[in-house]
Amino acid sequence: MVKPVKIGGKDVESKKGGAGAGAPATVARTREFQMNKAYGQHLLKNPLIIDAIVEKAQLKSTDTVLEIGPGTGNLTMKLLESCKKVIAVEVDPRMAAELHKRVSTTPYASHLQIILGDFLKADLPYFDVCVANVPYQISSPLTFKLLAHRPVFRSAVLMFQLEFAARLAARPGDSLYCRLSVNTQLLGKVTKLMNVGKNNFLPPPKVESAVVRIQPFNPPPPINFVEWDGLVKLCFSRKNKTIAAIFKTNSVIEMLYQNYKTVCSLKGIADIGTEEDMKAKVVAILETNKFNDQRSSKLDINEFLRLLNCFHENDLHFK
Ligand SMILES: C[S@@+](CC[C@H](N)C(=O)[O-])C[C@H]1O[C@@H](n2cnc3c(N)ncnc32)[C@H](O)[C@@H]1O
Repeated sequence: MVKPVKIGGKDVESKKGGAGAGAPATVARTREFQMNKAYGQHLLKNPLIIDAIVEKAQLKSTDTVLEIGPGTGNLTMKLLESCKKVIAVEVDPRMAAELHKRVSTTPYASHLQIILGDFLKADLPYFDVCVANVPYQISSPLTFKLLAHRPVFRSAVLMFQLEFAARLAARPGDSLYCRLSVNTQLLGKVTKLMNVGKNNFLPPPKVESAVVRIQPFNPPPPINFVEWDGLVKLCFSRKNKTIAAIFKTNSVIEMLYQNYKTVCSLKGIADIGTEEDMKAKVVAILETNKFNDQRSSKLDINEFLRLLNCFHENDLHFK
């Protein structure tokens, strides 16, 4: 549903020394604008939150910053004050036009590049740091697109829905610890920075929000992510069941057996045994390595890595 909303207004204060020549640090326009819910358009209206996000990004004057979904530019204007260049990817042409207009009369005009299009489909240029109040509906693919980006960037400071942020940062034993937590923390350090209430946005979203910092590991871990995710997906399909119970199910044994047949044919091994043999082999691996009674909800990244390694040593694969 598209809802008319006023951008900014008299209650939004312009800051002296803000975003440059006549441009306040926050939107101070009063014309009507149609917010598109499908694009998660909730503009940050509190300049204190914007300042805090930029401060947490620890930008250098030489940095190129990637912003996803700049909207009308409330965060963009502040970022431009603190770095060499901002590259902003925006899917909504009306927002991109508004941002272009806003920046064009400031000294920062030549420091901003707007890419019009869907972030998930865009070819990303080089950047040092990513800062964004993201569209919540693409939080997960957006996070993994960033983590797959090369060369590895320094850090990302991102606003997410509160529960998504909590799942990203959850540790073994936390109720929200899940596949998202381990997949993200395999690739980078996640720190929850602050909670942000609904009323800091225009229009207010239905959910609470939080800002997190993700610092990708550099170099990235030398792991086949498809294999890793295949194992982790299984482990968290029933995260409170024991590892033995999960891996002994018929569908898992069948999958491992099919993949094993492929590996054996590549290696020229003729005697591959039966599915029953496969079950016995899996049970033996888990027992020998003391995984039988463990539960995914309590395993840390190193234990998942050890589990994957145990399977690989026995030619068992997940993709
Ligand atoms: C939560 S708003 C943030 C706006 C602005 N950064 C702010 O904080 O005021 C999300 C923005 O992302 C844009 N957007 C939504 N989906 C997108 C996509 N797939 N690619 C790029 N931008 C997108 C929306 O049009 C909107 O401008």
